[in-house]
Amino acid sequence: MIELRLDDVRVAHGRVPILHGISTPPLRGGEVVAVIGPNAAGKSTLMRRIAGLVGGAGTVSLTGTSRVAGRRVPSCCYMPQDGAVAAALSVYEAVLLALKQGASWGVTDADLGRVERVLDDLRLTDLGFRSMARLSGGQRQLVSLAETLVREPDLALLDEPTSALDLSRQIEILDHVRGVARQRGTCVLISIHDLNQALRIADTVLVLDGGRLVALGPPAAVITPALLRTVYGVEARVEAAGSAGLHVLVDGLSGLRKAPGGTGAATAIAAP
Ligand SMILES: Nc1ncnc2c1ncn2[C@@H]1O[C@H](COP(=O)(O)OP(=O)(O)OP(=O)(O)O)[C@@H](O)[C@H]1O
Repeated sequence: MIELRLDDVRVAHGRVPILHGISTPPLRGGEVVAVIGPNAAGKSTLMRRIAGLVGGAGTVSLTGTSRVAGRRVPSCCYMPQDGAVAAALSVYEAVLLALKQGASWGVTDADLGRVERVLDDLRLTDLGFRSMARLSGGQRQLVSLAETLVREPDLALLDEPTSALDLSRQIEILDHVRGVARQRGTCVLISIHDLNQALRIADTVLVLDGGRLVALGPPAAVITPALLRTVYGVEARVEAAGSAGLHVLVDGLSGLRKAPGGTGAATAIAAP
């Protein structure tokens, strides 16, 4: 089984500390971890640090046996919040290029099959020959997700992968991502602002505030009125909503919210 573990992970930009020592128990393959927190809390920075795109102190360890045949070391792939668009390519070419990144340039029938499968899974097949320059924002985001999933990473770091999608597409895509985690044993980290979607799909919720880990655990134990008040400055209830499970019902702002990116966590909730 794939396991991701963080030990005292820190990032600073210049002299400004952004992440203040994030440690976690093992986060396991087959599960979805929702990374939540206010704007500028450090969610993207944490994902970029795990992906090795920014440096810093502490240890990120990704261990275990990949289920992908022939892969000796577990692989990691980061889907950025705002991916660059290769405007000259078609959707099909962009996804194929992502698959061949770092690999030999020979294209096999198996490669083409993988591209076709991921386009089909994300209902993008009809856009295959459309130029990347002629996509809507939501379509671009779906292609960016396809570019990540086609590589079949053991650890998928998805930075707000559904922020540009309509409600039904959000549900469809998040359910698909959870299915990928379950079927392939992928460890999935998703940063997400929609707390109701986090309650719906996550196995574990990791909360950042001011670059600090302030809570980590099952969604129902973490997303509570106390957390919403202290971390987001919002008065809300968390109630059962039929078969949909728990739901956040917002009453209003508490008036206690600090400025985005302000130093220090605004909460006394203890990290586990
Ligand atoms: N390259 C950089 N140089 C300096 N500061 C940076 C850099 N990248 C990010 N930061 C700062 O790090 C902090 C955390 O940013 P980050 O993008 O990780 O937040 P986030 O939680 O993903 O926010 P959002 O929800 O708004 O996307 C912010 O204060 C941001 O200004």
